[in-house]
Amino acid sequence: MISIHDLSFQYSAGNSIRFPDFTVTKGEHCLLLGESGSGKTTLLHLLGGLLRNYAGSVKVDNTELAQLSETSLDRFRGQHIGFVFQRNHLVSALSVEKNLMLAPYLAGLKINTERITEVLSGLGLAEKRKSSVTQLSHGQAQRVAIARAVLNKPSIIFADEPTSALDDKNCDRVIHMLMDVAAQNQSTLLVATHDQRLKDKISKQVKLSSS
Ligand SMILES: Nc1ncnc2c1ncn2[C@@H]1O[C@H](COP(=O)(O)OP(=O)(O)OP(=O)(O)O)[C@@H](O)[C@H]1O
Repeated sequence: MISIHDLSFQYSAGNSIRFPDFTVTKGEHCLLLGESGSGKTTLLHLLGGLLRNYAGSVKVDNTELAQLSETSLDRFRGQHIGFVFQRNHLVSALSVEKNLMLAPYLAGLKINTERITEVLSGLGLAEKRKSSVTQLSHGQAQRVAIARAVLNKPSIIFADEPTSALDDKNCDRVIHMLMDVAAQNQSTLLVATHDQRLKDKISKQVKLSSS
């Protein structure tokens, strides 16, 4: 469950960004809409604890993030949250499999190779397991990023513009994969986008306004 109340954030250089109050309940899927510059990425980074020093309240699974120490926050993020970033942030020196192993490693969890097999097969990537991530197409790389985000069965998945660089067919595949893997693990899913193609895919929507 995600809940924000009276939230605002100011980069050291820049105006304060204010966010509307909203709640996303456990297992719910939600689109975070808004024009470029409205603060979608900023909000996901606040919700994931990647940005701190906010004013107001950000609660994830009933924990006020500001109350966690840096170390507890890192662990909390690794164990509860899966991120699919705007650029996929795969480590180009590593294979697909090793990129996936980073998820449990960074969260301090045991590496479970059967879980890696399960997730790769579910996303149609079994044959790419040993490939270098530099040899993947855009759509495949985005699926590897999804695989890495869901590997630890996080209670929450944040996806930042997961489809905007994809063609219509891959856009459709990627959003349905995200929704399917979220549903399998009863994960809450929050997708930030200005991709109009997603508007009819998820009915719950929160709109950020540009200031
Ligand atoms: N590191 C930063 N330092 C200062 N200002 C920033 C920084 N990152 C973002 N901003 C500003 O904060 C505002 C919100 O940016 P943000 O990236 O969250 O928007 P967005 O809705 O995700 O945009 P886009 O859809 O283009 O990715 C913008 O005015 C941006 O210029």
